[in-house]
Amino acid sequence: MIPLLVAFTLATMLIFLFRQWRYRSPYEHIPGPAPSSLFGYLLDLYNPEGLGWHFQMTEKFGHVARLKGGIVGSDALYITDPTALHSILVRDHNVFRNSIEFSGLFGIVHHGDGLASVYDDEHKKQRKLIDPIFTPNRISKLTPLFYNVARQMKASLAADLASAPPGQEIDILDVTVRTSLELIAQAGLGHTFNSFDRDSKEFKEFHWAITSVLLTASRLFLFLPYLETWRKMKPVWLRRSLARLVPYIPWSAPRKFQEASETMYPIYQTVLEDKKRLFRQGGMEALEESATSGKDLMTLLFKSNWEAQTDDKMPDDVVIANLSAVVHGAQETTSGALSRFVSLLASNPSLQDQLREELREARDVRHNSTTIRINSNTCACCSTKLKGSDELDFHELNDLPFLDAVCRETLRLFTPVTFVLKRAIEDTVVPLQYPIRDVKTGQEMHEILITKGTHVYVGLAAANRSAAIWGPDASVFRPERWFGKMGHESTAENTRLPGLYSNMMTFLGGPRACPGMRFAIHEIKLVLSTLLQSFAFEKASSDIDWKLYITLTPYVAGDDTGPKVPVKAYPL
Ligand code: HEM
Repeated sequence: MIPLLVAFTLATMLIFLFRQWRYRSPYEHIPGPAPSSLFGYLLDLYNPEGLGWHFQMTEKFGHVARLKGGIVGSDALYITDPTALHSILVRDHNVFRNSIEFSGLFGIVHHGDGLASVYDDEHKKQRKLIDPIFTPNRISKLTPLFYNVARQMKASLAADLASAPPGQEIDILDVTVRTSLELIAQAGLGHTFNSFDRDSKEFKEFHWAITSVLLTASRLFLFLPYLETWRKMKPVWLRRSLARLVPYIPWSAPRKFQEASETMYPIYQTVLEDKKRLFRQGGMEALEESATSGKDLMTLLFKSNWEAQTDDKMPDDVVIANLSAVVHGAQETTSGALSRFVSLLASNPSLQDQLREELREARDVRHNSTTIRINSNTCACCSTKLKGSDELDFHELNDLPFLDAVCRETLRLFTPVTFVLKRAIEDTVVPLQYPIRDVKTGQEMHEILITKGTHVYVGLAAANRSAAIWGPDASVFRPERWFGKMGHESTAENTRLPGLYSNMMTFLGGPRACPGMRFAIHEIKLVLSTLLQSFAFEKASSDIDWKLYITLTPYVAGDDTGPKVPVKAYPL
């Protein structure tokens, strides 16, 4: 048996090496970085310390770069060219599919075929049910639920500061993680993790699972291409039996990954079962009378699915996979972004003062206003309490130009998702806005042929920092670039990127763009306005290293014990 296995392994390796030896890259004429090892670009691209590698790509090699596959794989492309991105994400989006690496990974994490693991018509069908729950009108109606959580956050931080000596550093990431998880729990699922209770077992377990699952997955990146085959493996009993062996593997990453993805699943099942039970007992009316008045995203999705034509309805496992996708999409990205905002503010007291002044003026305008709107108890559109309250409603928050500019500039310069991966399923010619030079002939190329099977890395952070697109100060934090301007008016030559948010790539673009963009922006503005009105922030002694896992994750420089963002906070 053993000699047979050895022979089989050797034969597989020989076939693989032969294929690699015969491999001729279709991209030899395209400039790109030399890989740091024989294993090609993968170790550089997924290097947690390698954010600079992504940032320098466009400036050093242009808006299309060749990534050499080395001895283990084929060459790939790294693209930030606006016209090429339009083709990849919008015009030819059916050709440039989400890679099987990520569809396999998310299929396992979400326990089913939700948005993150399906393509073409199935993806379109699911988005048709999901997009309507994220309209501005729906998001505005979540404002009272958001404030409910923001008030808990404020009370919890005030209590922590009251029991600590003045000037004591606190971990603001812990605050933003609890806030964004509780926000998506209450406003998304109509559920609570009691996230501000330090002893909450549910918070601890869920938080451990959601933060560990992608972190450990990024350590398994060499195995990602096989996860799609694994999750579709038949017969199912064989896959289940093999899965039972994972806890015995002498490597913690796959064990942790499995444990984390299995910890979250029962929560989603319970949420869905609760909604179904309520519906059976009292129909839609019962759902509308629940704690969230039926405004949470899960209830809206339940309704949208209930009202859909039979062929369009999502089965329960797909609803659960999408709940999981929404919670995942919302949690790491937004909590990291919020902690980035606070650390930026902590280093820049005048920015805090300017934002506080803008908030104060907006409150004064409200208090001095004699309109009927202000004399009524709640806002007719978003139900925010108006009379006697300092909490700005959805519209008031959206009308603050400086807060808006800071929000855009931070999400441009510090893009939480650094890149996304697509795979070409057909040969496709892609036009370029910025021509590149053939490294052999020196000729200018205005288009490139992307061949079937090529991995295409869409550089979201690199496109957001390209000097050709944003001007020579592209890498400088300058909120003023947005003053009085919309989307492409703030780029160097009115260049249009196919991004969903303000002409940037932060939330991607095209049919697979982030559906939760409005939720995220409203959350960021509301949480920041709450924090700024109650606390002043000061820089802590340590510096932060933002590490590149699937989303950017902050660590104190030289301390790998876990993600943290220390700042000093003072009650106002
Ligand atoms: C600052 C916060 C956020 C950022 C930067 C962000 C960014 C992104 C990006 C870049 C993608 C595309 C990923 C890919 O195709 O590989 C995406 C997809 C997605 N996001 Fe977000 N997101 C944020 C917040 C949210 C929130 C708050 C939600 C939900 C409430 C959400 C839900 C989703 C979902 C469900 C998808 C998958 C869409 C699909 O495949 O059709 N995201 N997000």
